[in-house]
Amino acid sequence: MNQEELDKMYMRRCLQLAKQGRALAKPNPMVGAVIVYQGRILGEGYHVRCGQAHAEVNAFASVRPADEPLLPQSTLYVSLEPCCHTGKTPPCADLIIRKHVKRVVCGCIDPFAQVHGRGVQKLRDAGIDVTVGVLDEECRALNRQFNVYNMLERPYILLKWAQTINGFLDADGEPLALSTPFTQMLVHRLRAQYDAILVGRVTDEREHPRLTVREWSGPDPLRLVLRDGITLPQLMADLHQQHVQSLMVEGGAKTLQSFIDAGLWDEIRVETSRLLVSGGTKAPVLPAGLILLQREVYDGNVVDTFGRGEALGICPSWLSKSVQCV
Ligand SMILES: NC(=O)C1=CN([C@@H]2O[C@H](COP(=O)(O)OP(=O)(O)OC[C@H]3O[C@@H](n4cnc5c(N)ncnc54)[C@H](OP(=O)(O)O)[C@@H]3O)[C@@H](O)[C@H]2O)C=CC1
Ligand SMILES: Nc1c(N[C@@H]2O[C@H](COP(=O)(O)O)[C@@H](O)[C@H]2O)[nH]c(=O)[nH]c1=O
Ligand SMILES: [Zn+2]
Repeated sequence: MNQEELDKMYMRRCLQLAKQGRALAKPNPMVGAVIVYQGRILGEGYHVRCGQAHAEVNAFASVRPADEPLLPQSTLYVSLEPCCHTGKTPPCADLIIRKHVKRVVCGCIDPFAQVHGRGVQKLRDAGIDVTVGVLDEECRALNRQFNVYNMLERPYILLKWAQTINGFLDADGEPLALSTPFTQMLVHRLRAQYDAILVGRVTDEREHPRLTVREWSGPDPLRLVLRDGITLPQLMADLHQQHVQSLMVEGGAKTLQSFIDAGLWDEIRVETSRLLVSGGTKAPVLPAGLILLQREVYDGNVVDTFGRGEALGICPSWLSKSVQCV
């Protein structure tokens, strides 16, 4: 393996570690770090919980005392640029400089305004060899909720619905169980990853949905109902102020369509069952310019995940380079 391939391999490990923080790191980003000396991993860490140690600190803490002298010839891999500001914990860049590591490889630049390139600069000023942008897209995509929230000052928005094969959300207003037990579990896993779930007033009155995480483990999202008297821009501002980083919109059609028409979405997930009905609430019309990110098939149900294509004019905020998108 050449150095470039090795860098990617260790960065993949950083991403794996970072994901361990999915439940508790919020509202901070998920970050993973690995320290490597000549093909041997000396230490690993991830950001476990907001307010506690950053990934780099945990990685250094896991190095055995006997390996400490190897740090000046080692490389620190970290999925996000090391911080250089004092937040709830001291700057990681200072710790890295004190530990005298030879090289630092960062996945992506931190979009957080107080860091945003300054962490890398500080390391370079101290004479450390810094490589930026290894698995850049994957590292930014991992923290897409955090990135959109901080860069666009609104929550990351997932629009999600289930439809019949002929494009209806219900059977003449009667709710339909379109998901299978397995895909229902996937929905609950997704719910656990969102801070809030929203439905329209009609769905709330007809279905009294619980919108909880019952088929997976994790916290229940904040339950929201959209009704007359609030506009979407107002809602976005309110949610940003309440530190809601991510919002899942589960329906119905009118509600989903109003988000699509306002361009307020980052990801769309459509589950299509083989069921056929004679009529009902028509599914929303997918926006133009989207790209199919993933197609999965479970028990005959097709689950499509779409993202924003460049053609939409608004950059796919979590995919593009840092704050230039705002
Ligand atoms: N298969 C699936 O995945 C799902 C199916 N459904 C089904 O969909 C059906 C309901 O869909 P639908 O009739 O379209 O109704 P909705 O559930 O989308 O509710 C519509 C209402 O929500 C409010 N609303 C929507 N958009 C806005 C906005 N931009 N600003 C302010 N208020 C807004 C309005 O309330 P107001 O009138 O108070 O102004 C509007 O009348 C149900 O039968 C339900 O079972 C629902 C969710 C998911
Ligand atoms: N019927 C249907 C969905 N319906 C959505 O789920 C809500 C019910 O949530 P809960 O009360 O927590 O089970 C309902 O109001 C609607 O928003 N979703 C899906 O993924 N697949 C389905 O087949
Ligand atoms: Zn830090």
